[in-house]
Amino acid sequence: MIVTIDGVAASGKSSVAGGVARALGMPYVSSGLLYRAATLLALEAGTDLGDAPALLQLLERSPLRLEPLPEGNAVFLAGPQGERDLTADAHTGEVDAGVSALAQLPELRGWVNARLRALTPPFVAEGRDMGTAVFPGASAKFFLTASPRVRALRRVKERLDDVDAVEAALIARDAKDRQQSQPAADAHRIDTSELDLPGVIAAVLAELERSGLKPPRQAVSDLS
Ligand SMILES: Nc1ncnc2c1ncn2[C@@H]1O[C@H](COP(=O)(O)OP(=O)(O)OP(=O)(O)O)[C@@H](O)[C@H]1O
Ligand SMILES: Nc1ccn([C@@H]2O[C@H](COP(=O)(O)O)[C@@H](O)[C@H]2O)c(=O)n1
Repeated sequence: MIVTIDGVAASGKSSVAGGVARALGMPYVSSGLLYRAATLLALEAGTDLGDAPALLQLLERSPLRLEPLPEGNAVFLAGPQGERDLTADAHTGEVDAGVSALAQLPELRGWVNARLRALTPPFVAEGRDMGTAVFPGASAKFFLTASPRVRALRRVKERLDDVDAVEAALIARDAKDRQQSQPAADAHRIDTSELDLPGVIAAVLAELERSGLKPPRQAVSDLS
């Protein structure tokens, strides 16, 4: 079984995917982390984020390993001294600002998608186009939104920053990612602006129960 959770930037995709994956007892897969890791390597190497052949060459000589665990995803680069964990460095403002340029390139989308499709289900996949381009036959699809202000307020709790600047950066990233961020026609849309994280996870799990993809939680009265 593959469950897809797509949505706009900082809408809660990875937090919700993690909670749903833990409840289902399966891993979740962060597609954005692969785009982020590729962008980080390019920034460090001074490779132009719009130069597809140079980026693919860089990735060919930079063996990346995505670790998709229910409690969080990590990405590692193999090297002569062992593996380097790129995960934290892939979540900086610099990577946020550059990643959409690389993600526009069809060659780079092909590189990411091949890695995702090579994974063995079951898993929850989160990103922008998991339910449309990558796993169109997924068992259930969700698309998360929230107002830019709400998303910015949530993000500044993680990374201390100016809320207006964060909001502007999120709106700019949404605009650059618009092409690959269209909800699948059969996706369940959830506006999370007024919901807390457990509330969003519960809404997804309720839909999975409703459609028979998850056994219902045992009612307290059934436990005696
Ligand atoms: N419904 C919610 N209520 C309150 N906080 C939330 C909610 N959903 C997510 N958050 C918080 O918002 C922040 C962004 O969430 P998360 O990183 O999961 O989003 P994302 O869509 O994966 O982000 P990005 O697109 O940048 O990778 C986190 O601090 C998370 O804990
Ligand atoms: N399916 C996807 C996932 C991500 N992207 C691009 O990567 C950026 C970072 O993703 P996050 O989920 O970590 O925010 C995102 O801004 C997109 O440019 C993508 O194109 N498709």
